[in-house]
Amino acid sequence: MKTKRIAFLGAGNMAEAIMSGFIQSGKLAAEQIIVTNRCNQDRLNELNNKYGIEAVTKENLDFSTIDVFILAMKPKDIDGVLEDLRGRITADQLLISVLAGISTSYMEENLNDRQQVIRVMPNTSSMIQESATAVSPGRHVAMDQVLLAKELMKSIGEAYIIDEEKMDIYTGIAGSGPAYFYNLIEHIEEVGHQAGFDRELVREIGAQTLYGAAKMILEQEETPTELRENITSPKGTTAAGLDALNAYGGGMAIIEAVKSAASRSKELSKQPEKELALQK
Ligand SMILES: NC(=O)C1=CN([C@@H]2O[C@H](COP(=O)(O)OP(=O)(O)OC[C@H]3O[C@@H](n4cnc5c(N)ncnc54)[C@H](O)[C@@H]3O)[C@@H](O)[C@H]2O)C=CC1
Ligand SMILES: O=C(O)[C@@H]1CCC=N1
Repeated sequence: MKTKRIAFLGAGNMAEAIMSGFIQSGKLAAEQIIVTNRCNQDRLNELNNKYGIEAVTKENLDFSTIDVFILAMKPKDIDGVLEDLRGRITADQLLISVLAGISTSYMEENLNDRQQVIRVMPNTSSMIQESATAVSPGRHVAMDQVLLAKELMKSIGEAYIIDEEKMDIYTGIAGSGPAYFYNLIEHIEEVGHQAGFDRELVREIGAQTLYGAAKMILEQEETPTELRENITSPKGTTAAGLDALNAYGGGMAIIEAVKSAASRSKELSKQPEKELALQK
């Protein structure tokens, strides 16, 4: 990994989250990373100043020097990027795409024969090396490239190799997932603030509670059900809270949130051209 040269095509939030995770993990040096966008020079300067990586507009990238391209633009911009890449890269250069809803077969069909393409789904916690990232290899990827992609993704958190058919539900669970928990804390903050707490303090209390619960699940042997039951004394405060949560559809709301995000991901992958046209 220490010898690879990695180029991000796209210089937005997700590219920054991943590159900052790469660098902070110490597994990649800033000199190995180059980031491009279409034309926003201010953004490129910002990333160059912040991380010491090379940052150039896409016209100034020498494709032949790159081992791994990380596609990190919006799904609507994929066609232009595939056109840029087709004919300019070789089969031994690996493409890793973070784009929601764009399948490996869609990319393979629009690239050179037997191009090595891997689809990943990280989340924004990449920035602090706490992502839960799925990795799904396309049809033509060699095992050493799968392992490289997994290793790269492990530098920004946990990485799981999954079948691509599960990528939509995975996106609903872990790609979009942090947003559900942020939204939960927004509500906790609101109720705590209304009851007289300082906003920042109750935000921290909510986050620490969520962090502690997540850590319990990861580090203790009990299942979430057992952990929940351990806190719930008969007719106690937790039972009252959980009754209200269920009465207001808490559990169902989460199930529906995951399913809706997954179905949006599926729509994007089924009709990329129509969706792309709608978003332009
Ligand atoms: N935000 C999130 O939590 C997650 C996002 N994703 C995926 O990450 C991708 C990027 O999302 P964001 O970073 O939020 O978007 P963003 O809008 O912040 O950044 C997109 C970047 O792509 C650049 N770009 C567009 N066309 C380009 C081209 N032809 N060549 C080079 N650069 C080009 C833009 O200039 C911009 O810098 C999306 O496809 C999304 O589905 C995946 C997992 C999680
Ligand atoms: O909302 C989105 O499209 C992206 C994909 C996964 C998380 N955020």
